[in-house]
Amino acid sequence: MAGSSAERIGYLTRVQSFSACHRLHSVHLSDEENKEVYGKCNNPNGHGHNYKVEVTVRRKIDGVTGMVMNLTDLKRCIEDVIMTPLDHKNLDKDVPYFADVVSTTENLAVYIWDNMVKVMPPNLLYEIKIHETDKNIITYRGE
Ligand SMILES: Nc1nc2c(c(=O)[nH]1)N=C([C@H](O)[C@H](O)COP(=O)(O)OP(=O)(O)OP(=O)(O)O)CN2
Ligand SMILES: [Zn+2]
Repeated sequence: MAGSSAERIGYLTRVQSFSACHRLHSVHLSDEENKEVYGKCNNPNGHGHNYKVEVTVRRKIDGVTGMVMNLTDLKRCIEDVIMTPLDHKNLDKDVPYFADVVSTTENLAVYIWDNMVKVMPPNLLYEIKIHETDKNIITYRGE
């Protein structure tokens, strides 16, 4: 029936904060090139961020449960994909993925997306948005 909840698409977002440190350094660049490209963010001592991640799922609002996705399940996915591997970690040293992938916020969004789709039903994840600082925000939709 037109206008019934079965035909309505909802976007459900859960926000999660975590803290981590990193250094911007590409294995594909020389030390000089790294300094030039990444500037202060290439400092070997690294630096930290209080990241804020918005995980958005998109689906028909279920006519029976009234949900896009049960938040209990979404929270579990976020715990497994974001908090356990990333919170209070050195991204470059503690997360194997970033051993040879530079830990920009863009690549962090890709990392989260790729791992989130593994623990969610197909075609449910819509967007990963990361606030690296109040002013630096990246959005990734799996494209
Ligand atoms: N395209 C990207 N550029 C940069 C990234 C990134 O992930 N993607 N990251 C950094 C640094 O890691 C760092 O996060 C930038 O910090 P900073 O410039 O200090 O942050 P702000 O812009 O919020 O601070 P301002 O003082 O206002 O400059 C660099 N580039
Ligand atoms: Zn940084």
